[in-house]
Parts: sequence; C-alpha cells; structure tokens
Amino acid sequence: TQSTRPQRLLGAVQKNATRGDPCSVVKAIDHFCRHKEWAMNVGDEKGCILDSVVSEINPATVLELGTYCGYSTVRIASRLPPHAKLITLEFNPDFAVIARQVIAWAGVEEKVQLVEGASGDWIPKMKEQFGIKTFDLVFLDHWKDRYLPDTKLMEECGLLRKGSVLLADNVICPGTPEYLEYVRNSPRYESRYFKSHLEYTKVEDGLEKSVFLG
Ligand SMILES: Cn1cnc(CNC(=O)c2cc(-c3ccc(F)cc3)cc(O)c2O)c1
Ligand SMILES: [Mg+2]
Repeated sequence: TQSTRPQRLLGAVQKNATRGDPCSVVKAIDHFCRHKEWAMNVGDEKGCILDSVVSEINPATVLELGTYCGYSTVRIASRLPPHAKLITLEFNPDFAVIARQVIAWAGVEEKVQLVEGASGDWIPKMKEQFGIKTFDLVFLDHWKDRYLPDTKLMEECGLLRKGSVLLADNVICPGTPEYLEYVRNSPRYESRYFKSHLEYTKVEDGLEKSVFLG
C-alpha cells in the first residue's frame, strides 16, 4: 500500500537524524523537503525568524495551532526554558500520529503536549484542561480561515495577557487577509510584518508578529 508524504518525511527523520538531537531532526526535514518532496513546514528561512521570536520572549507557555508533522513544534520546544510548556493542536489524526514520532525522535516530548481536535473546540477548554492562565506566545499555522476566529476566541476566553505575542505563518501565501486586517487595524495589537519566503521556494511569504496590548 502507498505511503503518505508525512510517513515518508518521518522515514527521512529516522534514517538521517540522531535520536535526541532536535537540530538534526530539523535539518533532516529541511533536506527532505528541499531535495525530495515539498511539505508545508514553516521551513528554515521563516524558522530562523520563529527561533529569534522564541528566544526574545523566552516563553513559559506556548500554544501552537497546527502541528502538521511537528517541525515547528521541535524548533520551538528545543528553545524553551526548563519547565516551560508547549501545547500543540492538530485536527488531522494522521498528521498527529507522525508528529508524535517526530517529537519523540527529537527528544522534546517532555515539553510538548500534542492535543488532537479542532482549535475552536479546545481553546475554550485550555484553562480547565491544562491549567493554563494565559499564553506568552501563540504560533498560528493551521487553517488560514481559522486565524481570525480563533484569535477572537482566545481574547474572549482570557487566554491573552498584556504582552502576549501572536506569531502567524503564511500571512501572504496562502494568505490570511481578514486576520491581517484585524491585527493591523485593531488598537489592541502592535503588529509587525517579517518578510520572507514560502518554505523551500522563492515565492514571497512572511510572518506577522502581533503583541496584544490588553
Ligand atoms: C490540510 N491542512 C492541515 N493543516 C493545514 C494548515 N497549513 C496550511 O494550509 C499551509 C499551506 C501552505 C501552502 C500550501 C500550498 C501552496 F501552494 C502554498 C502554501 C503553506 C503553509 O505553511 C501552511 O501552513 C492544512
Ligand atoms: Mg505554515
């Protein structure tokens, strides 16, 4: 029976990366996606911007919306301080199965809680289920038409505090026009665009970093 692209990506990790070495997992995925099969990871170029934002914030609590194969999960988790927690939500169970194995191979499972299901269902339950007060950083990388409704939901559920940072992937390609309009025009956010490229291509894309002002 045919393997899926995520299964082949996992195979490349298990073949080429060293167990317990997050950097080698990231490099193995980037090599696979650049030379074998494109996949929708945030990638190396935008990944460096993600790394710098994580290091700047040094977050104790992170929410990732859209795990896919766990590439950005590993990048973020490998930069978190001890006792910090990363909760990552994935709707697609087939992606979740792969992501759990990539996260384990990298040896960052202690810092990561992968939750399967719809962001709209889980966001209202974050406080009671995971003992989260607020998130220091949210990385938005799931369905592009969910960025805005989920951001409004996080505001309503009191999951953002003065200074919480939203970092959104793909604001140009595939694009998130309603979300961009909202964070760039709302008085409750200080927003900035980091120009880059769609992972493994020359197509323009970028990350939007938006600080919640309370
Ligand atoms: C099915 N599914 C499960 N999760 C998701 C959410 N992610 C995306 O949709 C996504 C898509 C692209 C992309 C795809 C085709 C193309 F031509 C150009 C860009 C890039 C990304 O970085 C993404 O995050 C989709
Ligand atoms: Mg993306």
